[in-house]
Amino acid sequence: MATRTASNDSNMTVYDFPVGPYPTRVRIAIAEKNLQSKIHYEFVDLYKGEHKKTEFIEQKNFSGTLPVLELADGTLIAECTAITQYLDTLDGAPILTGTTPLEQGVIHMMTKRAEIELLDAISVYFHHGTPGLGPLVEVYQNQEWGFRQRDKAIRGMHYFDKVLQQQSYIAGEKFSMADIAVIGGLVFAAIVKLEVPPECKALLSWYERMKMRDSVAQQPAFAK
Ligand SMILES: N[C@@H](CCC(=O)N[C@@H](CS(=O)(=O)O)C(=O)NCC(=O)O)C(=O)O
Repeated sequence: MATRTASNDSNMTVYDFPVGPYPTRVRIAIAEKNLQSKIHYEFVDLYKGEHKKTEFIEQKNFSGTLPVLELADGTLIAECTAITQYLDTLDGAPILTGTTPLEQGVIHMMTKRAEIELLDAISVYFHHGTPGLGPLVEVYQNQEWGFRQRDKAIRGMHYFDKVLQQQSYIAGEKFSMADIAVIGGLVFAAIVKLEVPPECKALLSWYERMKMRDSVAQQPAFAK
């Protein structure tokens, strides 16, 4: 298979919901890699359930979630971590996913931990412990499960606060895909009005620093 170069992918499409926490992760990665000019964003209306329609499931993403990256040759890549990994290595100069095996392993672990302990937990709370995307989309809800995941996410916030008491970024001393995943988690926390505990001073300070990055500040989720 021909190796892909950035020029081969001049017209990539991202199926997107601009203010969504997960789409914001990929939007930040695109901005960090200066790929905005190569990306067309295609809006998919989550509140109308467009991502759950048979056509989207069959033709774009079996999981029925956003974002999805579509390459010029029609290849579809879903899952924020996978999309970020692809985009990061596109120009042969990864800055988000690690440049050594050690960095790659630690960044992958901390990104997955950000999903398990924070972002995905808040997502479950949103869909099960709140009205979520509305009755058209939320065809099954389990409030108890939602509340348990909310409590798990708060424990996750304390965990990442402890991590950031010892280091400047989520996976060490460099900004990475793991930071972007925790940013996604705190974007979702704001949506569901889940306050970061005030005693999580290191996490709150880190978040203020992250929101000052151009790649973050320019995102619709952070529009004033
Ligand atoms: N594991 C997936 C999760 C993606 C996901 O849940 N995306 C949200 C988009 S947003 O809520 O962040 O805007 C979604 O499609 N939710 C719709 C649904 O779950 O019905 C990933 O990492 O991409």
